[in-house]
Order: sequence, then C-alpha cells, then structure tokens
Amino acid sequence: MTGGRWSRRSALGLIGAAGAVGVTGGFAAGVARDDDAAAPQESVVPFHGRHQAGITTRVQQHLYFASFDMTSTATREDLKSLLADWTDAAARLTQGREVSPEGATGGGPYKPPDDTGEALGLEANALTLTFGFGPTLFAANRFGLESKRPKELVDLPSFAFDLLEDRFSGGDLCIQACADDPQVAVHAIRNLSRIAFGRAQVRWTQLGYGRTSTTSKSQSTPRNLFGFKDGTANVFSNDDADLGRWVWADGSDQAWMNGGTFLVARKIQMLIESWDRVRLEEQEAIVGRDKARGAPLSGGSEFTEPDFDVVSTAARGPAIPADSHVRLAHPERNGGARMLRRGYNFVEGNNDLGQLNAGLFFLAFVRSPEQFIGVQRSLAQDALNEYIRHIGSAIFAVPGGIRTGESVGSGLF
Ligand SMILES: C=CC1=C(C)c2cc3[nH]c(cc4nc(cc5[nH]c(cc1n2)c(C)c5CCC(=O)O)C(CCC(=O)O)=C4C)c(C)c3C=C
Ligand SMILES: [Fe+2]
Repeated sequence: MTGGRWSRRSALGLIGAAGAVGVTGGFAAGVARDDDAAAPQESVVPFHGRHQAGITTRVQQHLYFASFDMTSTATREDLKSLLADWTDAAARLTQGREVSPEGATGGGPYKPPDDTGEALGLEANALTLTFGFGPTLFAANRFGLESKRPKELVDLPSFAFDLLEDRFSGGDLCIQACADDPQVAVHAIRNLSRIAFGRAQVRWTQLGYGRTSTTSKSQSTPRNLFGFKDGTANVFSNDDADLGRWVWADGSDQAWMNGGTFLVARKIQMLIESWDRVRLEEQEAIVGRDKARGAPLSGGSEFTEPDFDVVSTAARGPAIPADSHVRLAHPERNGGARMLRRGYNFVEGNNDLGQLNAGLFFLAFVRSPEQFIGVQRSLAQDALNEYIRHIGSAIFAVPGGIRTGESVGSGLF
C-alpha cells in the first residue's frame, strides 16, 4: 500500500477486499467500494520541497493548529524518533492517505486501528502540515540542542495591551494543519497527537475557520470578524524578491534554517459587540480603509497604495488618521518591514454575559521576529486596541523544506 495512487478513498475499496480474504465481518461490512484511481488530484499539495508547505501555499479555508510540549521523561532519541514518525505520517496524510498502511481498518480486529478513521472517503483537501520548534526545545539540559538554537528564537517581548494567558501560549513544537475541509485538518492533528503519545503532549490547540488572508491576488481577499477585507497588502507567493527579503531564512545563522522562516502566532480576542456599535465612518477611520471595497481612505481601489499625505477636509486632518491600523502597520512606518500573514477567524461560543468569544488567530511568517516586534510596537498607538485583546502568543522556528527520505528537523541532530 505504498504506491502513490493509494488514498483514503481507494482504501475503502481495500476494506471490501480484506473482507473477502477472511477478515471478520463487522468492521469491514457495509462500506461501499470506491476506487479513486481517476479522482482529481489537484487537491494534493506536495509535502516535499525547498520550503515547507502551508506558508506560500494558497490559503485553505480551515485551520487546526496544535502546540505540543515534550513529556518530562522524553529523551533526545524520543524527539528524533517523534520527528521521523511525524514526517512519515505527514507525507501520507497530505496525499489524502491514511496515517499508516494498516490504516483505520486494515490491522485486524484485535488491536486499536492505527488511523482514527474520520477522514475515510475524504480527499486530501489541500491539506498542508507545517512543523515548527519553540524556544524551549533548545533549553539547556533538555535535548542537547543549545548550540542549534537560532539566536533570534527567544520569547517575544511584552507589548502594551498584552493580556496573555499561559493556556494559549508557548510550546516546544507546533504543527499547523490547513485544509479546505475542517475534518481533514482535525483528523491530521488528532492522528499526529496519537503518534506522539508518551513522547509529546498537546499544550494548546486552535481551530480556525475562514481564512483572513490570501497569498495570491488570484484569491479573493476575505473578511475578518470586524467585516473588513483582511490580507490586501500581504506578501504574495509569486513575489520571490519579497519572499527572499521578508520570509525565507538563508541559514547563515543555523544551517538547518536554510529555506525556513519564523512563525509568530497571536490569539487575539475581538470585542465584537463593542465594535458593532461603532459608526461606520469611525470603523473606517480606525482601520484606515473603506469597508465596502477595502480601498485606502486616501482614495483609489483595494490594491491602490495608501497615500498618507492626502488631507481630508471632512476629517480636518489626514485622510488616513494618524492612529489608524493601516497607517501604523504600513512598511513606511516600520523601516520597510513586511510579513506574510496567514491568520484565521475563530468563534468559541459565548461568555457569561452572552458576548461572543471570537477573534483572529493571527499567524505571520517572517525571516526575522524583529519584523513582527517592530510592527507590534508601532501598534501601541493603534485605535483598534480599544476593540481587541491579545490573549495568546507563541513563536516557532520553522525549518526549511523536507527532502524525500529526510525527516523534518533532521538538521538538528
Ligand atoms: C503586528 C502585526 C499585526 C497584528 C497583530 C494585526 C492585527 C489585526 N489586523 C486587523 C485587521 C487588518 N489589518 C490590516 C493590515 C495589516 N495588518 C498588519 C499587521 C498586523 N495586524 C499589517 C502588516 C497590515 C498591512 C499594512 C499595509 O502594508 O498596508 C487590514 C487592512 C487590509 C490588509 O492590508 O490586510 C485590516 C482590515 C485586525 C482586525 C487585527 C486584530 C484582531
Ligand atoms: Fe492588521
């Protein structure tokens, strides 16, 4: 079952065959034969390559993000074997295959199945799995990786308005699963967590629906929960110069980071009910763009560069206010710094007052964490701060792409 054409869909056909060679009834019965030899494969994103998938990849609709800690008894060998096992599993899952050759139903009735089964019959749905390493993985007296820590991989500093909670922050390792079907992303993290059993455990997870960014102008710009187009001025996948300047590390600090990047994750609560009571004109002044088209308040259309010198007689000041989000986050204000944003909306029920627990799970890929730190410091003056709270924070070093036959992070050992 190692041939490239086997997928979860063709595995359903195999279940029927297994029944025919004497595997006992119940677990094989009633599953329709469904051969996917001719199924469209454009939903498969290659797992191997110069960079990890899930960064410049077209942004999928759903996210399941998991942060892990190594268990207190885990050894360097445990870490190495975990990364090797995760790599094998991820290479299969991203092709729409089950987590192992035996999968959900091929291992016989007398042991728990390798694969949890909830993605049987589903295509790959553009699943990408992106791995990262947190600062704590490189701490002294843990896995002998002190000398392998990228010097910029340290906890982010505190920022004005931070209300961070440990339960949404930090982690030794992370996996970002993105897919066009939430079940596929959840299945991947669930099965990778099972593989980690005894070596690493989940510290926190984040489910995200509805991308809030785009990595290509051929994708429409989505909207965040404040109703504004988000991701207009992103670093795009077709701009190699910008990617080289602002996203990809060159390995000059740590060779294993060549082709890698840093991932900043921030869980940002959005005070939806307060925002919804703000006049449209003021909402637009806070963001610095118009709500309908996403055009800068200085004029033009969505992709027109903002002109911060334009004066508005109605506003009796700059058309794009001094404390607007776009003005403060713009490269002009931040030594040219840019970042590849890849965040998702989240909604997690309501609090005791009936208000939405909702917000933006902000994800940015940067060549240097300083790019994020500089912009976030500028945002101390942001008018948006009245309506948002940063409640979670993490940073991870994302190694370069994985070559066939290698494991993620093999350069660490
Ligand atoms: C430190 C980085 C950033 C955080 C945190 C952040 C939070 C945040 N942003 C929005 C909504 C929008 N952001 C927009 C643009 C934008 N935001 C950042 C950075 C952070 N945002 C940058 C670098 C930019 C691009 C600036 C530019 O080059 O013009 C926009 C406008 C549309 C767009 O370009 O994407 C919106 C809308 C929210 C709601 C939020 C926290 C919840
Ligand atoms: Fe923003």
